[in-house]
Amino acid sequence: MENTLGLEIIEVVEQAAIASAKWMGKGEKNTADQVAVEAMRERMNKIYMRGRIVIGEGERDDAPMLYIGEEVGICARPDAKDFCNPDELIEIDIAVDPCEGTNLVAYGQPGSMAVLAISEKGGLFAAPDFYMKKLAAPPAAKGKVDINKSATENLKILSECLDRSIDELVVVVMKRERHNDLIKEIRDAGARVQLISDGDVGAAISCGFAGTNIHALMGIGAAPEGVISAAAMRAMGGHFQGQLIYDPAVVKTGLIGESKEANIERLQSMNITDPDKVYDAHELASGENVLFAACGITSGNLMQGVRFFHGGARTQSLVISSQSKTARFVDTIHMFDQPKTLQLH
Ligand SMILES: O=C(COP(=O)(O)O)[C@@H](O)[C@H](O)[C@H](O)[C@H](O)COP(=O)(O)O
Ligand SMILES: [Mn+2]
Ligand SMILES: [Mn+2]
Repeated sequence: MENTLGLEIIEVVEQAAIASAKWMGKGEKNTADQVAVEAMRERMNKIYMRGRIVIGEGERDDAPMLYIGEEVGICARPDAKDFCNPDELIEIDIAVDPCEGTNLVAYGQPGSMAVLAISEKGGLFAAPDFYMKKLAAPPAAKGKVDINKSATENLKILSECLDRSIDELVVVVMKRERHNDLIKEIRDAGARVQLISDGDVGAAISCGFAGTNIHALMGIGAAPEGVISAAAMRAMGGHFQGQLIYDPAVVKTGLIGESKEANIERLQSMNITDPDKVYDAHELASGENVLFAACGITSGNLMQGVRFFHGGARTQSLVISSQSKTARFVDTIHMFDQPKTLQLH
C-alpha cells in the first residue's frame, strides 16, 4: 500500500496545507477550511486508487466534498473500468481532516495541519461525530498508562516509564470548561499543563516523539480526530486510548445532540452497542497497514508551517507508516511558476 500511495499522499496534505495557509491570519476559519477541503479532494482524485472517505466533512451537515462515504481516486470514477483493473487494486479507507485547527489558521496561531490516515477497507473505525475522551502517551508508556485510571495514577506511571519526576512532565489539555477538574488534578499531582485552544491531533502525536516536551494528552476532544491520532500512534507504537462521550452534561457545550438517551440510541443505530467501550489504537486503526500523513499549515511542535516566497512555497510534512516502520519528515519546495530563487529559509 505504501509503495503506491506514499509519495502521492504527501502531495495531498501539502496541497491542502498550501491552500489553507493562504488564509492564515485572515480571521476567516470557514474559508481556510473550505479551500483545504477542495485542494485535498482535487489532488486525491488524481491518484490511481479506489478510496472511500470514512471520516470526513460533516456527518450531520450535507457537506458537498470529502463527505463520509464519498469515493475518491481515479479508480472510483464511473468510467474507471476503461483504465483501471479492479482486481489489481485494494480498496482503501481514508480519514481526513483537511484543516485540523481552523481557528488556529484563522488567527495565525501555531499547531494547525492538513492531515489524513489511510488503511485497507474496514481498517479505520468510522467514528461518529461525537466527542471522545483521549489518553495519548509515549511508546515507553504504551499499555502501562490507562484511561480508566485517574490522572494522578497515570502521572505516576508515566514518571516511572519515562524516568522523570512528575514535575518534569508536561500534559496537554484543551482549554475547555469541561476540563477544569482535570487541570486542577494534574497540577495538584505536580505536573505542568500546556493548555491549547484547538488542535488535539498534533498534541497526541507530539507525545510519540521525545524532544517535543509533551508527555501526555488528556481530556475530551472530537472523536474523528481521535481516530486520526490513533492511526498515527498505532503506526509509531505510541499509546492511545479513546472512549466515546455521549452525555451532553459531560461535554458542556450543547453541541452533542439533545440528550444522553438519544445519543445512545444513535450509537446503537450505528452498531455501537457498548457506548462506554474503551478503544485502543489497534482497535481504532485496526488495518494490517496504516499510513498517516500531515503537513503543517502553521508551525507547531512537529512541523514547520507553510512558508511562501515569491513564486513558490516550502512545506514540511510527516508520514508515518506501520508497513515500513518509518516516521519520515519531508521537506518540499513548491514552484508555482518559475520563481527567481528557490528559497531555503
Ligand atoms: O481543535 C479541534 C478543531 O478541529 P477543526 O474543527 O478541524 O479545526 C480539534 O482538534 C478537537 O479535537 C475538537 O474538534 C474539539 O475539541 C471539539 O470542539 P470543541 O467543542 O470546541 O471542544
Ligand atoms: Mn479537526
Ligand atoms: Mn478540520
